[in-house]
Amino acid sequence: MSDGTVVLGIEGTAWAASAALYDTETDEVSISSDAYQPDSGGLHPREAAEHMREAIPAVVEDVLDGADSIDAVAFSRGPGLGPCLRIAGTAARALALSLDVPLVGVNHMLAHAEIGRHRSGFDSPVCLNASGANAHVLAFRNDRYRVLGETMDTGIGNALDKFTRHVDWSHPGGPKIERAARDGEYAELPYVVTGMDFSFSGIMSAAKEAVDDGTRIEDVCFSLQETTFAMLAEVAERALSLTSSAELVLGGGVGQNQRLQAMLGEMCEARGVDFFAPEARFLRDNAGMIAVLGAKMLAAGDTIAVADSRVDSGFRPDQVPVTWREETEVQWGERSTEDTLQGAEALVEIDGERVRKRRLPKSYRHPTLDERLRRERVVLEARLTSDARRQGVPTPLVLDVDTAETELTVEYVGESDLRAVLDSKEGTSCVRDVASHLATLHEAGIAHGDPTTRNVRVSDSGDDRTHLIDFGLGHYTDDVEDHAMDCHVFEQSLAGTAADPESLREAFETAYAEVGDDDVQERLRAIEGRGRYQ
Ligand SMILES: C[C@@H](O)[C@H](NC(=O)OP(=O)(O)OC[C@H]1O[C@@H](n2cnc3c(N)ncnc32)[C@H](O)[C@@H]1O)C(=O)O
Ligand SMILES: Nc1ncnc2c1ncn2[C@@H]1O[C@H](COP(=O)(O)OP(=O)(O)OP(=O)(O)O)[C@@H](O)[C@H]1O
Ligand SMILES: [Fe+2]
Repeated sequence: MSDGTVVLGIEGTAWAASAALYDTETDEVSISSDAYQPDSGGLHPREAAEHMREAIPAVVEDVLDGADSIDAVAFSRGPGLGPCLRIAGTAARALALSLDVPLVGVNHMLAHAEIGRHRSGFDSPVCLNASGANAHVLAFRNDRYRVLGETMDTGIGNALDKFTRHVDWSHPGGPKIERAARDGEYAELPYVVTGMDFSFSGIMSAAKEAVDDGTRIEDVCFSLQETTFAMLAEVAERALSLTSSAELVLGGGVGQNQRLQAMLGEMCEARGVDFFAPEARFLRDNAGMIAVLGAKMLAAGDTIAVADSRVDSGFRPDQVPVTWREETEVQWGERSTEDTLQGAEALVEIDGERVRKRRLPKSYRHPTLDERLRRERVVLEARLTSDARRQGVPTPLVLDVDTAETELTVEYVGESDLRAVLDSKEGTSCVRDVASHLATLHEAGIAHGDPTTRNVRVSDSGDDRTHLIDFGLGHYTDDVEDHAMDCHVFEQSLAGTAADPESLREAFETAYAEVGDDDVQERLRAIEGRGRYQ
């Protein structure tokens, strides 16, 4: 009999009927899973639920065989397909009652994130979840996992699966795309990143059109991987830069893809960041990750009464008060005196009053895509930085642009970034400045594209104390959606970097309303409310 705690995990959010036992003493995880394979098309919720009903008892029996005692039952409360969640939830409740042990309700996406942290032993990593119905970057701050960036439409796996349905390949499509991509060459597809958010629908339409127009399917598969995974690697890199974390973990079924793992590994190596991808059995949906997080929650006393254990198909990771982790020290209070800084995109060299920003090639990206992005961005950054200044928004003076070398030289501004002063008494007034600067830009038909708390420079004194920098993801647009996305990106970065994001967010919105368009705030609410489980 184990001297530790033994937790039975149950997973049934979509396709995997899975049970697992986790023993905290040995750290061993045994998993038994039964996958639902649709006869045709994608996952049918009713059929998937039927599969849960049939398969869960057998996988539970399988892992319980030979077990001495169970201390708790942990199950996925969501997100997932409602009919599946309900059946798996009913099974978990019945087991907890019959074994007379506590029930633990686990957020499936946090389990995807935590299993990497657990297996790696990392302390406070950024987590990239690349799964079927989700794609997001998470970082822990102030008792919560904050969503620093996420898909604005479908999850990455679902996007890939929809493409393979279009070409009549059977479900799941991800592994088939990976195989076909081995014989492919690069063909251009749209690339869509705003701040740390991204979207796949435009890319998928373009990919479908490309095969319909006769582009080799291998080339489309190759380019789909190169494009969508480069986007994920880029947002992960932005999140590492924003949080100054030196650790990245990967989670989710698409995380099994070797090309994605290689790209992330290469990106991290270039930054001096440790990267960890759990074994495949912990990446795809599995009850092992539910049991492991369940054990941590149980140890923190975070159990749930059966009567309160309703499932939630739209359960977001940032809804969960995190009981099982200590708050980690944040060190970005100090002001950097270094003269070379590694941003997410560029190497920044500070030489007195001049700042030279070099967008060096990123070896993880396909060279054609890499060159296109660097060139486009240096040109846009120079133009938008100057145009914003003309509109009265404080930005650095542009001193030199070298398109061929993708280098930009600008004036040095501010004494620190906004991130470093957010929690001080100047924080609120700087956040208000950002709001009015963004509103001014929006009125002038400009979106910043990446207004995070690191892309705002703050001076100790003077009239124009708050400068916006780093316009590389910006564009000229009158679309209220783009303006609202700027606000969304800024608010997400507040959540990821401020001790009290709520009051700063209020200050931001009040100040924005004084100058900006009401439609933007309305759209901001719509963006936040978009169901991400599709
Ligand atoms: C809510 C929950 O039900 C959902 N789970 C889920 O989607 O299953 P997961 O096992 O994490 O991911 C499945 C996806 O992972 C993709 N996939 C599997 N192997 C792949 C590979 N080698 N390359 C690319 N995609 C792959 C599949 O095509 C499928 O879309 C989620 O976590 O979003
Ligand atoms: N004009 C400037 N004046 C003062 N500091 C600057 C200036 N430009 C850049 N920096 C410093 O260099 C850092 C990185 O610059 P920048 O944001 O432009 O690069 P990046 O690679 O796009 O970074 P990220 O995407 O991580 O924001 C900034 O956070 C800031 O600390
Ligand atoms: Fe999943």
